Amino acid sequence: MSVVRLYWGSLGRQWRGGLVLLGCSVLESVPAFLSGRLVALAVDRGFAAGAPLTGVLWLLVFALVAVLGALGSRLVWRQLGMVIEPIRDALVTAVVGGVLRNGATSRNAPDASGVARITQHVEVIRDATAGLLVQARGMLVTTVAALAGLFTVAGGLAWLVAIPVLTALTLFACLLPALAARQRAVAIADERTAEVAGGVLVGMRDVVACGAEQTAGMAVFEAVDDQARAAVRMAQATAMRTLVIAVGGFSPLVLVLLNAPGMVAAGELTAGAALGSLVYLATTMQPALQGLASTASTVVLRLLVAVRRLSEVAGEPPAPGGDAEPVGASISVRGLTFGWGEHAEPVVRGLDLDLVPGDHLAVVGPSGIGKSTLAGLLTGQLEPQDGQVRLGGVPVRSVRAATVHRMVALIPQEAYVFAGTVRENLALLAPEATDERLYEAACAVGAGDLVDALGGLYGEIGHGAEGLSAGQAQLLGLARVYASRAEVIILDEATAHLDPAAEAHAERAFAARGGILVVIAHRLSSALRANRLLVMDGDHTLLGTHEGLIASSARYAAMMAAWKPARVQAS
Ligand SMILES: Nc1ncnc2c1ncn2[C@@H]1O[C@H](COP(=O)(O)OP(=O)(O)OP(=O)(O)O)[C@@H](O)[C@H]1O
Repeated sequence: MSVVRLYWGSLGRQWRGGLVLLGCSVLESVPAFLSGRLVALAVDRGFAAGAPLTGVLWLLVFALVAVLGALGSRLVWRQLGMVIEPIRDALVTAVVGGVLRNGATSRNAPDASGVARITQHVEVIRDATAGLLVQARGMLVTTVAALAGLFTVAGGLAWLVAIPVLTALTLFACLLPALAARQRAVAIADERTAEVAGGVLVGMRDVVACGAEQTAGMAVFEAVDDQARAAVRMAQATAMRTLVIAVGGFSPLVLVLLNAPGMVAAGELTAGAALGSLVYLATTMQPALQGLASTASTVVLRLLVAVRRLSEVAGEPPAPGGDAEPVGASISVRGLTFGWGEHAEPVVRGLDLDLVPGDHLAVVGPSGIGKSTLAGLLTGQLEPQDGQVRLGGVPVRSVRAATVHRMVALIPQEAYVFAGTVRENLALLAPEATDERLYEAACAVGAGDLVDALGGLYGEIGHGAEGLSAGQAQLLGLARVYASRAEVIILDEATAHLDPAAEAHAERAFAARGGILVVIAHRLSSALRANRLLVMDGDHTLLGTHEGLIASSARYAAMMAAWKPARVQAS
């Protein structure tokens, strides 16, 4: 969708209204055209000719003409709404409708902030177009009418005015691209600040729970600093623009003042014509040019920038994820390869793996070998360099993010517990769950006593999970996922802070819950409970069962042998 074409198209459809507007403009411009001439007549035929009454009469005509012009302005305003509102309606309908149809369907939820941004840009376009039709049109009509009037009153002086005015306008046009770029930078910086501040506000609970207040604050400060820098650069460009227009507006006045006395003395100009020229300059053209500098140009820039930003925002690609619908909760991995960086040694290399509901896979291997990386790949958070992960038969990264979140739960080592009731914490992934269901889930993973000790489901948890040990926080995290509808559960050392007995209890509970369970093992005992095993050891990734691998893999047998004495010692 081309917003520019859409804009010009809807503007073009208002041509009838535009013609009426032009008619009103002619009426509005009559005072500008006649002002100098009427003053010249008042002076030459009245005050300078010794007939002050005649002079006053001409000035009264001037007053009447001004009233006529005001009538024209009134008609312009009335006509304006009829031209502008249909353009706004057409833009909103086309752009927002397009975004909702094309973008939101592939997103987790309707992108309210995106629609809000778009309507905000449309409002700017509407206001700017209205501003242009009122101010730029008014300025143009006034300048042309005044110049034409000046040529009729004092043709000799008119060139002294026309040349600097046209030069200033040309210079101003040359400055416009730089001005537009800076105005655009301001718009982007504004949006960025709103986005960062909005994100922090919406995620305030998470920010506080994770103790990330300082990081979040820094992000907002940086955005505000960028915004301030963009505003300063814009102000510098605006000052330059004002200078150009001021020179273009004032130099004709100086030239006329310098030349008019000589021309009057030589009989080339009457005193009234000289005064009339000054009236054209001082009361019409110069204010019109100032208006161009202070408002009309800003309006043009705002319009250019808003149209461009609207094109960009409306054309933004949908958020990661797509529309694919998984069928069932199987996982199929083929030729999976991933390294942290283009030239880095792959952490996962050519992995093939199939998991179906009922599978309980333990992933073992030394620290830093790539187990968490594999979890990121299975959940679609990381994009493989080669190969594919399929969830329910479709590439996991093409599944709508909300669907992945519903189907797959990844529990990390650091449990996320926030200030609120125990219930709020447990129901995070299952807001519809009843109290009974949540309590059952807690009991199933071994967190029943903990919930009781915290005062039941409605007991309060303080900021930063105050008073909870790391193991207790992990138990609450486990209960939360147990209560959810997730069909694939990945425990990434999620029981590391539990004692071996509690860990065994939790793992067994998840294995009995159904679906796919992947345990990234903190202790090798997890391997003994799983029905399948993935041993990661750099180039040697092995898949099998405990018994099979003990027999076939010297490496796994050695790992087990090294672990068992340690276990015996510990016990
Ligand atoms: N975000 C990242 N950017 C760059 N390298 C990373 C990133 N995350 C992990 N790595 C690197 O990838 C390798 C595998 O890390 P990963 O966390 O997957 O290992 P792991 O087996 O889970 O380790 P552990 O058992 O200690 O948690 C490590 O060398 C690690 O430094």
